[in-house]
Amino acid sequence: MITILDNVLDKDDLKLIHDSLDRGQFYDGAETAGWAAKSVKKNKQWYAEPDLEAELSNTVTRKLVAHPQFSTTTYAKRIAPFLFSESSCSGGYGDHIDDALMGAESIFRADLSCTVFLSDPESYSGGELVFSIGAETLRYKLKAGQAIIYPSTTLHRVEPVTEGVRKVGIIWLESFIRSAEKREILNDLDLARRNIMSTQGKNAAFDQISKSHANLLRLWAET
Ligand SMILES: O=C(O)CCC(=O)C(=O)O
Ligand SMILES: [Fe+2]
Repeated sequence: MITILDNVLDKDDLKLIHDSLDRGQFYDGAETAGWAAKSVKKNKQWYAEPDLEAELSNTVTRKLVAHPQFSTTTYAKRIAPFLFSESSCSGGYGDHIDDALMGAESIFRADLSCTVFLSDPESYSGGELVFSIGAETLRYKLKAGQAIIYPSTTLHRVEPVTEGVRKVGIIWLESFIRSAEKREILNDLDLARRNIMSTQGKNAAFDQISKSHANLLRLWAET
């Protein structure tokens, strides 16, 4: 399941983030790629003073986690720090699969990947995030401040940016629910009970679906 989150960041957040990014520098991104992805990673990665890196990562993480759809989409257990990257001058990131295990000191399983778009889509050409799912190809070029969450199991790429500059923030996370199918079932049940609550109020159907949702979560969560 691919989910788009609207309005993760507002205009003021974006201004603050771009100002912070200007206080660091973007370097060759191949360094942060696994051995196979290195050959196709043609973007640049942001580095700054450790305090600034941590502050910016925390700011964007707080915004993302506060989004009403985030927790019910991800069931996040562990969230990696944000990486910020820039693609320009025909840079992008060719077809690849994100690593299954990530982290240096504390290793976690990457179940979900998330890109937060930071640049106005009109300001650059190319740069679509493309997923190959069986015979289907899905292409996304989102507004600044929107985020997309996708299973890390998906083959994906970022098309070369032929004009302008594309900046994004990226995180990976481990979910309490490893299986994408199970996450989708939980997400559907949660949406259904919220729908009942807003249209009919708290009735017997709401209670039954809430019970199923909570008890499936209890059965499936890997703590
Ligand atoms: O820039 C993006 O939207 C995704 C980048 C990506 O796939 C990665 O860093 O693994
Ligand atoms: Fe990726």
